[in-house]
Amino acid sequence: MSDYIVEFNNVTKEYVRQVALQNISLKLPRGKLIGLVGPNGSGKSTILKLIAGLVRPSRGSVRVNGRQANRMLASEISYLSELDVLYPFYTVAETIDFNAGLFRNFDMAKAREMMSFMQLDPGKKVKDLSKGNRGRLKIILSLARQVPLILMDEPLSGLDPLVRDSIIQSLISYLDLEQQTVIMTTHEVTEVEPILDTVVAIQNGQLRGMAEVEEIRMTHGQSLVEWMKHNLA
Ligand SMILES: Nc1ncnc2c1ncn2[C@@H]1O[C@H](COP(=O)(O)OP(=O)(O)OP(=O)(O)O)[C@@H](O)[C@H]1O
Repeated sequence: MSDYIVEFNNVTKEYVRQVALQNISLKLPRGKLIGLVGPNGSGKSTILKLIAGLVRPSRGSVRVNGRQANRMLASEISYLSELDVLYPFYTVAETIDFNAGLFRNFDMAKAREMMSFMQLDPGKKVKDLSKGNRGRLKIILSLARQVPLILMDEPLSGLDPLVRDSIIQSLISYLDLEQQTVIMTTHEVTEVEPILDTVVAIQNGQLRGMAEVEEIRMTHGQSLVEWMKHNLA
């Protein structure tokens, strides 16, 4: 088994009128919490979609767990989209049951535990949940899957500090980094800094840097924001 869960080899992704990624080569280690950072439109979501097999590279190759990325790997990948994809008329419990039916590797006990940890009312309909509680529910659905790779596109965006904190706490409590790797895009760099192992900086579709957060702190005496300013000049 390769030490790397994800390998990009000279990947370029062009949409119809837009080059989203230019010649990216990248190896992401297993068992880490990895942050993808960079300005709006830099290509972070496109990286996650390539890994999930939702879009294909225009050139180059993307490998996940040693195999070429494609939608067939969906059973090994949990993908939390930026979009609101919950069904409004289901209750919280029905939403969880529905997902348990969709995915063989869904851990119902873990989902229930997280639901009480996050104080979500199982009987409440999705349409009546606050934005924060919808964010929490999405996190439960994402983390309750027993899969080696969890992708999260902006899990904290637009949520208030309390919700962001409860999501970060649930990542610490419920992630199994012996078995799982998380790759998340985020703009909330200062908030995720304490839990990230590795950070990858992207700008204008190009790789601008990759480092261990511990090393940024210990060797360079920098915060993640300072490191970003240095790399995304
Ligand atoms: N389906 C698409 N068709 C055309 N262009 C697209 C498509 N998806 C993304 N793009 C373009 O590709 C570039 C990279 O977009 P991407 O969503 O990957 O960036 P991002 O770093 O995730 O941005 P943000 O932080 O704003 O979410 C942007 O210029 C965007 O407009």
